[in-house]
Amino acid sequence: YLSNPVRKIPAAHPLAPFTGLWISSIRWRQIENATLKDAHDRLGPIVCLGPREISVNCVKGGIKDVYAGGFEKRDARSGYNWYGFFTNFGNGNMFSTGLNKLHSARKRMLSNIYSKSVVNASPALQAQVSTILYQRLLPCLASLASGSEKGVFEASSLLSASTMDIVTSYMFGLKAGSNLIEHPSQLLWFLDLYKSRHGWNFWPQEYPRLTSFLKKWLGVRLSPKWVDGANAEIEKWTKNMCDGAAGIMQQGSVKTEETPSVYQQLSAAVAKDAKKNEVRGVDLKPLIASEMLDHLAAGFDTSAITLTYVVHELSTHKDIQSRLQNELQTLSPRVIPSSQPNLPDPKTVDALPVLHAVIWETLRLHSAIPGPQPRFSPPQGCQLGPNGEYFVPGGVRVSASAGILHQNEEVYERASEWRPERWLDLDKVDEEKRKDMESRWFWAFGSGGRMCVGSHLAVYQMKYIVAALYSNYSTTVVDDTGIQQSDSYTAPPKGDKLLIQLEKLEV
Ligand code: HEM
Repeated sequence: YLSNPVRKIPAAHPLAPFTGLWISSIRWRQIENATLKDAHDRLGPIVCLGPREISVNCVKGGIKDVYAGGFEKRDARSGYNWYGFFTNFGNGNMFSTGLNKLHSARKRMLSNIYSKSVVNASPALQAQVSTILYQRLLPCLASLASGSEKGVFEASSLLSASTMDIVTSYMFGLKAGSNLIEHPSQLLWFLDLYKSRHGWNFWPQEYPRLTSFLKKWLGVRLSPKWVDGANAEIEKWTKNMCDGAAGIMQQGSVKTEETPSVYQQLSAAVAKDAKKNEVRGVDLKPLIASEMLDHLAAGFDTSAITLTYVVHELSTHKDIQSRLQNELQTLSPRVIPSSQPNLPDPKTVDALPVLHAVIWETLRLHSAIPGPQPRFSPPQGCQLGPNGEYFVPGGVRVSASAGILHQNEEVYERASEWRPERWLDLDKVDEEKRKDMESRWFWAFGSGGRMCVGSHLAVYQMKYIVAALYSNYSTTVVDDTGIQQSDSYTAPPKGDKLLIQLEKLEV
C-alpha cells in the first residue's frame, strides 16, 4: 500500500486502495456504472477503484491521454485483456485484439470501407437500404398499423431486425445478409440466443484464467452450457452468411445490391497480407468470420438500442416529433412508399438539423455503450488528472465511461434531460464550448485508434430508419416499463422492450 502511488488518488471506497475485490463485487452485482458515477460526483475527475485500477472523467489528463495516447487494451505484465472475451471462431478480431500494433494492421484493412465518404457514396448500400426500407420495413409497419392490434407493437425487436438487415447487407450483400424483418420467427430465434448470454460474462471476462482452469481441471463451469451452445449457433449463422458472400463473389457479375462490400474488402486484404508474409496452408476463413461476427453484433445491437431510445423520447416529446415530421416533409423524394425505389441523397439526410439533433442527443443521454472502456497504463507509467497531478504506475487498468462524461453540467446544461435543442443552438455558443460539446466530451463512439470503426454506417442507417418511420407515422408510448438503461457495458433497456402505437400520417 505505502509503495503504491495509486493510493494518493481519491478512493471510491475505503477498501479500494487495498484490494481489487471491492470493484469486483460491484461488477458482480451489476452496479458498476452507477457506482462510478457516484464516485466521480463525490471525488472529482479521477478516482481509485483498486490497487491497480482507476477511472478517469476528464478530457485533459484523462481521455485525451489514455485513448488518443494509445494505451493498450492488454496489460503488458500479465497479458490480461478484458476484450479477449470477444474472440470468436477461435480467432481474435479488431475489437478483441490486445496489442495496438496487431490491431492497426487489421484496422487499416477495414477503415476505408467504413469511412464516411465511402459509406455515403456507396451505390450498393443505397440500393440495400432502399430495398430494406421500401420492401420490408414500411410494408411491415403498414400491416402492424392496420392489423388487429391497431398499430400497437414491440418496437425494440423490429428496430433490431432493421439494423441487423442493413448492417449484414452492407457486409455480405442483400442476398447473403439477413432478412429478419420479414422472418419474425428467425428474429425471435436470434434475439433469444443473443440475449440468453447476457449476465454470464462476469467470470470469463474478469477472471478468464480462473474460469478456464476450473473448467479444464476440475470440470467446474462458471457459466452454463447453453451459453457455449448459443455462441456456437451464432457462429454457424455468421458462417452461412460468409459462405453466401463468398459464393456471390465467385459469380461473374454481381448485382449492385448483392455486393458484399465489407466481406469482399476484408477477404482481399487478408489474402494479400498472407501472400506478402508467405503464409501458406492456413485456413483464413475463421479469421474473416470472427471479424464479421464482431461487426454484425457490434453494429446491430448498439444502433438498435439507440433507436429504441429515439422512438421512446420522440413518443414522449410530441413537439419535437412534429418538428421532425415537418422537416422530413422537405426531403425530395420523401421516404414514403410512392417514392420507391428512390431515396433522398445520404448527404441531404445527414444534413437535416432536427434529425441530427435528435440522434445526437440520444447518443449523448442514452449512449449504447455507457460503461467503462478499459485500457492499461504503459509500463513506464504516466501522469494523469486535469493538471497531470497523479503519477500512475505501469500496468494499471484505466477507464473512462461515456455515460459519466456525457453528464458534465458545465458542457451539457441540464445534462440529465433529453433536449435536442442544445444541438440546434450550437451557432449561439462560442467556438470552445461548441468543440467541448461536439467532440471533446462527446464520447458515444469512443476516441483514438480504437474508436468505433462503424460510426458512419451507424449514423447513416439510424437516420434513414428514423426518416422512414416518422415520414409515415406518429408514435405514442403504450408501455415503457423497464425503459431505464441496464447497468452494463452495452446497455439495452432493463425490460428489453418498448410497446408503442403507430398512427398513420396523411402523406
Ligand atoms: C449507435 C451505434 C454504435 C455505437 C454507439 C458504437 C460505439 C462504439 C464504441 C464506444 C466503441 C469503442 C469501445 C471500446 O473501446 O470499449 C466501438 C468500437 C467498435 N465498433 Fe461501434 N458503435 C456503434 C455502431 C457500430 C457499427 C454499425 C459497427 C460495424 C458495423 C461497429 C463496429 C465496431 C468495431 C469493429 C469496433 C472496434 C474498433 C476497434 O477496436 O478499432 N460499431 N463502437
